[in-house]
Amino acid sequence: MRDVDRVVVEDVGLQLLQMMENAGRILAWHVRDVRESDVVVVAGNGGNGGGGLTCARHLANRDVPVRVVLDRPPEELSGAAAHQRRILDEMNVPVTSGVESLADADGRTTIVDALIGYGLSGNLRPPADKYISRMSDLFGPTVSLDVPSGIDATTGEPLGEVVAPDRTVTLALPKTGLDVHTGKLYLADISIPRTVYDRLNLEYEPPFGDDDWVRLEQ
Ligand SMILES: NC(=O)C1=CN([C@@H]2O[C@H](COP(=O)(O)OP(=O)(O)OC[C@H]3O[C@@H](n4cnc5c(N)ncnc54)[C@H](O)[C@@H]3O)[C@@H](O)[C@H]2O)[C@H](O)CC1
Ligand SMILES: [K+]
Repeated sequence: MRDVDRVVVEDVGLQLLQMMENAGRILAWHVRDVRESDVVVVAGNGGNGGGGLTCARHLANRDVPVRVVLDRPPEELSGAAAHQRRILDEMNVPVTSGVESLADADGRTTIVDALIGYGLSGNLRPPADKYISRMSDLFGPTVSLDVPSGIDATTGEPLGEVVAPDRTVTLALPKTGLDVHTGKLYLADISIPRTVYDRLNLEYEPPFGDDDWVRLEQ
């Protein structure tokens, strides 16, 4: 997946934000499909968090009550995540940080797990572990973006606490480490052109048909 990301951006010219927009929009559809009441997006500072923040925008655009809880102070975000957060500020979507912001999530609150995706490196460090254990304590529906936070996307190894979602929306290709508890697993089309797979000599048959995502059976 890292090679696909490199070729698509550096050689083909698709920008990260374009793929992130597709990820966030499709994730928002899945969140609307499971949600019972309010939604809290738990986001980190990488591409995974950026996808979660994009999802929050799409939910707010559909009048879904949504707020964002970051794993760090909002001013410490960088890159695409900072970009997405600035838009949410303009929209008056609440963005806070600190695990205590999750205290008032109740048994019906839907949690969007956009803390860490395939960028998890090394054993889970604080404060991510606290966010993951709080998410695990909640009884409302949980939807993970790309991989359940806390698992190594390649090996499936838990590198500390792990999120146990009801649904996982993974992007472009199923990661080998998804042979773990993911809940219902969906593969989302984030618009990676076929030439990218050809350039990497990967055998690839687009699995999406007429749809923007497909259900994967494990
Ligand atoms: N083309 C695509 O597939 C796209 C994927 N997207 C999403 O981007 C992530 C990968 O993004 P990346 O920036 O490489 O990393 P992550 O967001 O997964 O992780 C960084 C995040 O995690 C924190 N972190 C890392 N290691 C640890 C640790 N040991 N302990 C605690 N915290 C850790 C770090 O601080 C950052 O906050 C991919 O999974 C997709 O979801 C794009 O959205 C669209 C294109
Ligand atoms: K995640």
